[in-house]
Amino acid sequence: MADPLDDDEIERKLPEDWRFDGDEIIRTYEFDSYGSAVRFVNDVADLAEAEAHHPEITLRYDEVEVRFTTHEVGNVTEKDLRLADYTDGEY
Ligand SMILES: C[C@H](O)[C@H](O)[C@H]1CNC2=NC(N)=NC(=O)C2=N1
Repeated sequence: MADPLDDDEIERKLPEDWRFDGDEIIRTYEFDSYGSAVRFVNDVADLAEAEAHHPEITLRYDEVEVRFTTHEVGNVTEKDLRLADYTDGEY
């Protein structure tokens, strides 16, 4: 099982534009069109499948909210932080 991180460590390692709330890290991405938001969601879904780590994704007409947590730990782990970086790379 992945090691849990303490809250200070999560805050310290949080990528820019992400926030830590409860047991999740969250970022909202903005888009010019619904189509580009949908393409981003598909890219993130492919990434999630490749990494076997699946964020909660909310698609709105011009923005996408992505939330990572590690269910088996009940908090944020290094894997969530790494996937947050990878997700930024898809933007
Ligand atoms: C066995 C498999 O790797 C696990 O069930 C994965 C699947 N995807 C997951 N996704 C997320 N976000 N957290 C998890 O703990 C998790 N566990």
